[in-house]
Amino acid sequence: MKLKPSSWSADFRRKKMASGQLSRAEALARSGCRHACHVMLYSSTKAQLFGRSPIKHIILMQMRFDGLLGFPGGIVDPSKETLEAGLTRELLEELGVAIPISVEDHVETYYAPASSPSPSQLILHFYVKKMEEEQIMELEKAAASTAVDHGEEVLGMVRVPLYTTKGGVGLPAFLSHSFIGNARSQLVQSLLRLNLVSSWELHKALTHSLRIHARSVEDLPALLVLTEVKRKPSRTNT
Ligand SMILES: O=c1[nH]cnc2c1ncn2[C@@H]1O[C@H](COP(=O)(O)OP(=O)(O)O)[C@@H](O)[C@H]1O
Repeated sequence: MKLKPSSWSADFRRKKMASGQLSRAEALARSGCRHACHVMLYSSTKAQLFGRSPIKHIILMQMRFDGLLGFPGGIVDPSKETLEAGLTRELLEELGVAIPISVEDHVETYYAPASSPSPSQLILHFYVKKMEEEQIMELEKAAASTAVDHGEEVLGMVRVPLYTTKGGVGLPAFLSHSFIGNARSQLVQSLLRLNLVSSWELHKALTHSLRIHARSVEDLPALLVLTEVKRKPSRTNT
């Protein structure tokens, strides 16, 4: 059945609502919500891994204080500043450089997944900004030297490996780590949207990352037992 434009847009809005997605304007009109803005900064590169495999793109993420991977950014209060001004301020704190972010860099807005710890409804705004490779390298230096959050809220910037090695690691292993909120889905959707990795390669990487994830937690029960033993008072002392 062919939908009329009006019912098509109603259908589109319904689907967006179901996926937790909403427009930037709709989000700003919601009262009683908190807002968080994060950005994927990336550049192309001619660098090669081990001098032979093209790295193609540099994408920056960060190891957060809570041990989870996420994008730079943070909470913004739209009653005090625009979302983009707030994001630029957060970037200064986390990266040591005020990278101007504009409305044109905005990609998507969603309700935070239900699992996110949040006292009130949290709305996540996601941005993507392409930079020059030299600028990315300057950022990495500043993030480890002048950024006020370094070593506290941010433990370090990381680059996302976009290749899969012959041994099946690289992107699959990266995707098997733990991410904050919907950061993994923001990453995967950006790779697809910007065509940085083909959907076929991504599908393979995600399939493999599931296996890596299962294997990477196999030693946890044994480690738990090890610490249980250490906690018990030694029999020879009693
Ligand atoms: O990269 C991300 N993508 C999506 N959501 C994120 C990301 N990083 C953090 N969040 C969500 O946004 C909330 C606030 O973010 P963040 O911890 O960066 O802000 P803050 O430093 O201002 O406290 C987090 O509790 C988390 O739910």
